[in-house]
Amino acid sequence: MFEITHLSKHFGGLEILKDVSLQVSKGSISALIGPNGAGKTTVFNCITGLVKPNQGTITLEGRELIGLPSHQITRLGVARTFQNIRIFKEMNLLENVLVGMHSHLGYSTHDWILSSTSYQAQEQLARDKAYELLSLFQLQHQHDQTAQSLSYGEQRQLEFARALATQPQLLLLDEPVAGMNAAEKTLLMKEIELIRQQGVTVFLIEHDMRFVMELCDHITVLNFGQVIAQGEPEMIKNHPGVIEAYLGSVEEE
Ligand SMILES: Nc1ncnc2c1ncn2[C@@H]1O[C@H](COP(=O)(O)OP(=O)(O)OP(=O)(O)O)[C@@H](O)[C@H]1O
Repeated sequence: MFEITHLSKHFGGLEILKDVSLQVSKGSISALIGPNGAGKTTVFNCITGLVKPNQGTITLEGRELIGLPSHQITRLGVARTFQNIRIFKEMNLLENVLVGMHSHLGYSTHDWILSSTSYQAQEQLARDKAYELLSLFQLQHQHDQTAQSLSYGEQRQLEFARALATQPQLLLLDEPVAGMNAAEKTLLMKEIELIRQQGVTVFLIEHDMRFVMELCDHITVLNFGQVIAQGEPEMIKNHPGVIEAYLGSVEEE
């Protein structure tokens, strides 16, 4: 359903991605892993239109995404979260999720100005849906608190709720467990499973290997901008090239 072929990206003279090809099956939880600086976030930035690749194709259900502006890629069904949480800290939780929903509301500016029945009905539906999304992450009771009052783990969950508000087919999570404690990680694993059960395909970048191996169906490994292995967790765990890439990066550090 989601496919990248022959993706390349140069920054100046540096070749950051070299002929990257990968597939993410519909309904799967897949991971993109690799040592620091391997190019993982650059892949996500290419998918979401933040970075324009030099070569290659990126298709969702056969539709080419390269060249489209980010908001259109969101409308086509791709949502993401970032390594550094991006939420509106001064806004309350419900408002944060409603922002994510904005691109799908079906009322016109005319409706909005006149505060028409159509506008009011859509707004009520959106609020109900936002509340439902907060409930998925057990945040519904704090819906009227500002986002900055949440713990770090909860802020991440709010970011997930907002990403889901755009009704994605494909949800990209960039290091979702960064900064989470063990209990929060376990909870997040269950929540990602729930997200998948709602029909959303999940593609995540993560350094926490235990989390990746336990949760994911399929893993692609990048090293120095190239795919060095792809397959099921058990195969990846024992892949000599992957072991070497990780041991190499540990030795360097
Ligand atoms: N806009 C840019 N201009 C120049 N170089 C960049 C740019 N964005 C990323 N890079 C370089 O590309 C390489 C890959 O970066 P990227 O963030 O994609 O790696 P990563 O695998 O996500 O790393 P990490 O796991 O540490 O987050 C790095 O060497 C980085 O410095």
